[in-house]
Amino acid sequence: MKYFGDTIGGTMRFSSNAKPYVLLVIAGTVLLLGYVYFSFFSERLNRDIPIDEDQKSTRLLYKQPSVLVGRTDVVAVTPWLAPIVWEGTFDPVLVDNIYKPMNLTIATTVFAIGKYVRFLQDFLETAEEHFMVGFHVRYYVFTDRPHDVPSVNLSQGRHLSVIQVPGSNRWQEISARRMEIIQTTIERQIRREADYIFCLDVDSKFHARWGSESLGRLVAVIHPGYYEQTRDRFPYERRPASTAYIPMDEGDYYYGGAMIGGFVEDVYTLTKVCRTRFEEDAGNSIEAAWQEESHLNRYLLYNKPSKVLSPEYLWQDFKAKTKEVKVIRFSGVIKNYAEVRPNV
Ligand SMILES: CC(=O)N[C@H]1[C@@H](OP(=O)(O)OP(=O)(O)OC[C@H]2O[C@@H](n3ccc(=O)[nH]c3=O)[C@H](O)[C@@H]2O)O[C@H](CO)[C@H](O)[C@@H]1O
Ligand SMILES: [Mn+2]
Repeated sequence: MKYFGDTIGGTMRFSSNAKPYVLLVIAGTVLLLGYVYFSFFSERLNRDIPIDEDQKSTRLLYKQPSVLVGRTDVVAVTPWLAPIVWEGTFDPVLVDNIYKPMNLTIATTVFAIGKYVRFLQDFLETAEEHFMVGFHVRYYVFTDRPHDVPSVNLSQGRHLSVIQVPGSNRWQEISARRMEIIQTTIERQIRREADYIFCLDVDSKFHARWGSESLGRLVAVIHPGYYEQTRDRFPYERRPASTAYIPMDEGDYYYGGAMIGGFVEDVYTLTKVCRTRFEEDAGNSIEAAWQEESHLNRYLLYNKPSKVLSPEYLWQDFKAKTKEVKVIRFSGVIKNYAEVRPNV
């Protein structure tokens, strides 16, 4: 009896003392199960991790990467450890293998206002040949002359929409207002229609592959005219009165305004900030030296790009090829500024 009584007493004591422990064990189990469940599904949702559905039949064949041998004539990484993309620093087969299974859509904005519609045909035809081949691409053509947009045969999985925007009699305004129009079009539709976005100058042609190696959270391109210069020679905005101001002893690279890219949301923030600052300057009767390009450079100084494209991705036809540029991928055509622009 004593034994029994003790047991009962013991049991009773045990239950009243153990309640918190039992609850703890239950809570712990629930948390653990939740964690396992969440990590499994979040991994499935994370597009950066390729899912090897059928391990037996999957083979990845490409040249073995070397730790010791690579390009030594150019710098292929920024001091904040973002890649600088040059020919020979990436394997196109390998990067396509990573990005293609993600089923991505790439938005591409291009402005063709006034006489610049004449550049559309070559831009689009060469993009079909070289730009993001094998990916879903949605071109957004902004123009005041929708009837002059040429019809270009697009490959499967590629679409083009024409969006009418007002013209202007100042090229500076056309160029700079791209930020505002990209911002509002992302709000209206692009954020639902694409994963990445590239915003490009129309007066240009593609000459070689521009592919998935260029994808990243926030992507900028080094301007071909200034990469050999010291930063005090960069044509940044130098007047402190402008919100694009960069002092002589600051700056990384001089980025070209002809290309901004990245995740739709990151480019959205960039365009929104640059647009607001451009308008703030306008309110103070100041226009930055190179309009939106100056604001872009200021933005990127404090919001570092996660990937930087070498001048292979933004060349100019009038410029002779230099030895470090092995491939010209995208290049601005020679144009008669006085003839194509609404003002000089
Ligand atoms: C290579 C490069 O980085 N170029 C930049 C540079 O000069 P660019 O000489 O390249 O400027 P641009 O005349 O090509 O103008 C930029 C873009 O605005 C559009 N546009 C312009 C005028 C016009 O009448 N109709 C029209 O549609 C068109 O898409 C054009 O590609 O500086 C500009 C800012 O001042 C932009 O930052 C450009 O991107
Ligand atoms: Mn241009």
